[in-house]
Amino acid sequence: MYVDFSPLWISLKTSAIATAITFFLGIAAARWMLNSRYWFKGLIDGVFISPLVLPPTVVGFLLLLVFGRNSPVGKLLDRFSITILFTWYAAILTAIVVAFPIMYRTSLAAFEQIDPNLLRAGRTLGASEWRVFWQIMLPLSYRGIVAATILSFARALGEFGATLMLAGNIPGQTQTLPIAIFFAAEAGEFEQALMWVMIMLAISLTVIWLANAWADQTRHPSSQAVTAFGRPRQWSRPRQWSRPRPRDLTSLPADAPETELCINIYKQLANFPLDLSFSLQQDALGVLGASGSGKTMLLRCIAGLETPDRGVIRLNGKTLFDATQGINVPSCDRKVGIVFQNYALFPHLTVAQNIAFGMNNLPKPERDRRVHAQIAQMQLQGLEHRHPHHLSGGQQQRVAVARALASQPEALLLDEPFSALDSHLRSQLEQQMVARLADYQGVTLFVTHHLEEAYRVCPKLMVIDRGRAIAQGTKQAIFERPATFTVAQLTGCKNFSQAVTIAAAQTTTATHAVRALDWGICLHVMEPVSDRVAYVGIRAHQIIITTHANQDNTFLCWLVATSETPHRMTVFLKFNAVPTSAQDYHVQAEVFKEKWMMIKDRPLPWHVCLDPLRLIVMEAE
Ligand SMILES: Nc1ncnc2c1ncn2[C@@H]1O[C@H](COP(=O)(O)OP(=O)(O)OP(=O)(O)O)[C@@H](O)[C@H]1O
Repeated sequence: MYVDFSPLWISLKTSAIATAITFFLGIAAARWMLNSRYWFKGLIDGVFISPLVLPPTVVGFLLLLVFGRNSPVGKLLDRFSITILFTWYAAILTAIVVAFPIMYRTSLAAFEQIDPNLLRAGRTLGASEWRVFWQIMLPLSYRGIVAATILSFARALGEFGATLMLAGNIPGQTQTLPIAIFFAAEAGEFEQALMWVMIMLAISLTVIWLANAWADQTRHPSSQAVTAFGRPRQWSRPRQWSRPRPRDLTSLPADAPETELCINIYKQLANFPLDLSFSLQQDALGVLGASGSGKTMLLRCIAGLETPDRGVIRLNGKTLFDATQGINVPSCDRKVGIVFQNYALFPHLTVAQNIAFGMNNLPKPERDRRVHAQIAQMQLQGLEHRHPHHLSGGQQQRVAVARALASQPEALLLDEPFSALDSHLRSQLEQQMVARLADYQGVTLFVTHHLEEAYRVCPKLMVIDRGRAIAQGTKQAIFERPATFTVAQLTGCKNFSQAVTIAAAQTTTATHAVRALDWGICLHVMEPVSDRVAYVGIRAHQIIITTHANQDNTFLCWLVATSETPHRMTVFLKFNAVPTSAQDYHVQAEVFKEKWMMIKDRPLPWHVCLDPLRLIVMEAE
């Protein structure tokens, strides 16, 4: 029996060409869509996806409308003597149209699975958008892209309805396998139809099997699972606009020296504005603040990963951002190194390649020299050829710091660099970090939740609350004399009472005394207090449990409850009265275990002293 195999060759040729074209179109569309912020983004997405959900006859009909002889496109093609309808080109065209949504959406899902911090890290390391795409996005999403290509090929191979409408059934020219099956079955040639069906099944299953085998072989611990249409979380936040601020955001202080980072920015965030104005020089500045107070956003604005609504950012005399002048230097040109909270090491690159990433512009010998220097300084010898997923958390952190410093940035931004480490490693790496920062010539911003860490690493501190700096100065000043309740709270003070000056309430002379309303006691304080006093507080470790009843600010107290940590005991105390429940306490004091062993069996009431030197008097915010 003579068998005409042309449907098979036509189908394979058509699908291969359509897949090749779709590959580039789909990836380009997905890349564009990923960063697109246009309001009509959803509409375009719908148009791109529509061939997947519309019946093939509708797609075919629409293509007929666009490419028909009387359509503008048809007439234009006619002028160049190009015919699409009922030719092999029509089969390719319909295959492209139906395969495109799969290529586009699966690639987009693969791109969206990439940790955005990896792309941000690439940008801050000087990589252009093209390099970020080529050297970070593609390698990290290639499994998804291969899956997309295979699915697109399978879709192109199986296309029937639209092809029939646009290309027709011309044996040897436009008759593809699905069309051959249909007409063979309709003509009662079941054997022939069955043969084509078997061939079709064999091709499809082989392609899928090969793809799976390849995927299994190349599986990488760090690679990302990609579902064809899965979309990861996206920002979708209501924006709350508040009235424009009167503060001058067009300039920096006139006396701002050249060698420093000067910031004067305003950016509306989800629930409050980030509104900061400060400058810093070589001394590391620790940025403290509650979760969600805007610390990371500040770093992102400096690094050029987010754009403030208004303001100015200047680094060493160079304007990085100026809203009024329309200057917004891209991240890759800012010379700002950033260590992300999750380190954002490139999972497909080795330690040495990660460190070298930001030095692409240097000759290879110089690059290698700097990589070796960083590896030696961060004690990473022997790990050069390992990938990040074969490193411990501490090693990853050191690679991240080495990578950020290797390109010699003018500013180094550290976003909670120790938060993922255990306490032992934390203190080891902290020492190392302090040593590295001492050598570093640029400005450093160190964001952390950890009060003691901030105190040890940074000579100066800034406390942020809901986007505003509520305290700034030397660490001693901020910890010892916090001016407001929020600063005291954010710097770890746990005992507060509302307070009024006794001078204002009773006499005209006692300006060194306050009444602690919640504690029901009067206290002497060291510094004169103003009428604006709102709270008095004391840190838990500074409360003294004593046997000397005659000291200043000493009161009777009852033990309410205890809470134990490995080296200390927290004791909850009530002044001047027997507690009625476990929650009925005024202050919590921390004592070392040795002291606790000495006092725990003493009969109640005890005496507690709130040293006037240690009392924190806070004004209304
Ligand atoms: N791209 C964004 N657009 C608008 N608001 C954002 C954006 N990113 C974060 N936010 C909001 O800005 C606020 C500050 O977030 P940010 O990540 O800077 O906090 P943070 O102080 O670093 O917190 P954490 O210590 O938990 O990391 C949060 O309320 C957050 O919801």
